[in-house]
Amino acid sequence: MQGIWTTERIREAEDGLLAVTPDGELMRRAAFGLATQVAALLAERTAAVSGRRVVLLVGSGNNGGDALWAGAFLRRRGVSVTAVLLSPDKAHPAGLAALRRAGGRSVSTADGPQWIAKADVVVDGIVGISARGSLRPAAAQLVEQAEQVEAPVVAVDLPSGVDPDTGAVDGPHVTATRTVTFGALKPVHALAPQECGEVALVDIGLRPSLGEPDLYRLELADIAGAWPVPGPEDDKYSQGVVGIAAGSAAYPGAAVLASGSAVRATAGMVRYAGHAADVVRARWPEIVATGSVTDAGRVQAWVVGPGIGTGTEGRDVLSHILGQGVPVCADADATTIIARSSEVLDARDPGTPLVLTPHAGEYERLMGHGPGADRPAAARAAAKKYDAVVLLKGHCTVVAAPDGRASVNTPRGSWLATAGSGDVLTGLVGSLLAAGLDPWLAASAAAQVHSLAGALAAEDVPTSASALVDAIPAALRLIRATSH
Ligand SMILES: NC(=O)C1=CN([C@@H]2O[C@H](COP(=O)(O)OP(=O)(O)OC[C@H]3O[C@@H](n4cnc5c(N)ncnc54)[C@H](OP(=O)(O)O)[C@@H]3O)[C@@H](O)[C@H]2O)[C@@H](O)CC1
Ligand SMILES: Nc1ncnc2c1ncn2[C@@H]1O[C@H](COP(=O)(O)OP(=O)(O)O)[C@@H](O)[C@H]1O
Ligand SMILES: [K+]
Repeated sequence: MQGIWTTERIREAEDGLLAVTPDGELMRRAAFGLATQVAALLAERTAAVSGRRVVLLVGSGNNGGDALWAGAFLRRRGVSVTAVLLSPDKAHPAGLAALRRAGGRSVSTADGPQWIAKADVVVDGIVGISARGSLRPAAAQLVEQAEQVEAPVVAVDLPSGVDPDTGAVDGPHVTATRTVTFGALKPVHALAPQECGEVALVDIGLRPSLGEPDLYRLELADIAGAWPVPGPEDDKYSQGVVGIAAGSAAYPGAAVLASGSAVRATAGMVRYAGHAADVVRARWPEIVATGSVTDAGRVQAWVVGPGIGTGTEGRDVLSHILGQGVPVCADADATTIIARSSEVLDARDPGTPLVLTPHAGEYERLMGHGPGADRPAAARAAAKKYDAVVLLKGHCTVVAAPDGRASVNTPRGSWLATAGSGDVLTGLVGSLLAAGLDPWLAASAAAQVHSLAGALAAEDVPTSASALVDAIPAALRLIRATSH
């Protein structure tokens, strides 16, 4: 798993390391890594490094210092380097001196545009982990110009104007081609993928000082390691039987999608209970389908909610399922039922895992307010309140456990924004719960496979929930192949 640390934790670790490292050493390590990445981008985009033109946008702090030192390193490789100083009096003195010694020039913001117009790469050293709010006007104008001339932008540590701890954007900001960060990933890198572009991590020796991460991102190897596949001793029951209570006679689609997703996810058995039994059976002959949850047979986990309605019948189905003493993934209408009358959770056996999968609207129903800008904090608060794993849907899906663990799923595009895609996700979560995975890991892995299936189904054009179901095996195949 990749670890992600908040800026407060990064700062603490940096302070400890700075105290035992020669003056300026950490910044030079960071800047050398940055210069290497800028040179690589120049080579990729222009087929050369020497003779190319780089413009540094330099703010008042150490982020600007990184840019200036990197400029000095790039000069040694024959790059023409111009630093636009946003606060000339506060520009990092040692960095500025190093750049000048190496033959780089510094100019005022008024002269910035003429250099940006000819830049092969622009380096955003405006602000780093001490950033608050969006870009101030002088910086915003220069960034806008860089966008207009379509110069690739390399962000130093993080794209300026984007909140380092939440990835939130509420005004002018940098959209980078590549972000070069130092020491460790920060929340912005997982939560604002569009603004960060490709993220490169430069090791500056910080990791041993960091301790446990604040957030995690699953790597493909984690998913491959956790995903159940049949072994020599397995049979259809041993891999976990998942029950699906979804859909209705009028709206069988949710039932077909959630059940199909569970069929594709693992080799375990799938039972269906509800008014769409005939349609489900016709589409998925391997499913044992029945009309009611009361005669569904034994399962190791339940999925309940998509399309069951929010009336008395839906509520009865949910109560019955919560009383079965097996893990439950409560989705869609089940979330709304819980939000309206949380007493329904009294039927839940204490200690039985529950996964809730709200989108922003359902979250608001559950919590009385929307998720806000800090999505990991929002998911953690709901996880605590409901003593459940909460998978907060959105462009970046966040999964939080009641014990505080949280993972972020960085999306592969926005292809999942299509009707019924949530039903597919819930089927994936359910089959992993039935296989006995830790519920936080189950939800985190399901979110990643879901978005990978989305990207494979889409192949760069809009896709559908049915195509997502069909792409699950390809997603799993890719994950297993990549991890061998
Ligand atoms: N410490 C280390 O060991 C290492 C640190 N490293 C590097 O240092 C970076 C952190 O540097 P830092 O703490 O000096 O602050 P930084 O982010 O440059 O901000 C400076 C000032 O900008 C201003 N400002 C704030 N918001 C703004 C906005 N929206 N728009 C415009 N300006 C804004 C505000 O000052 P103000 O103008 O308000 O006086 C703020 O104080 C880190 O990200 C990494 O790159 C690496 O070298 C590795 C080793
Ligand atoms: N813009 C987006 N980018 C990435 N993923 C998205 C986006 N919009 C929605 N999703 C994902 O698509 C799924 C939609 O689920 P949901 O809102 O329950 O829809 P439905 O009820 O139609 O199935 C969630 O997994 C969500 O995270
Ligand atoms: K920056």
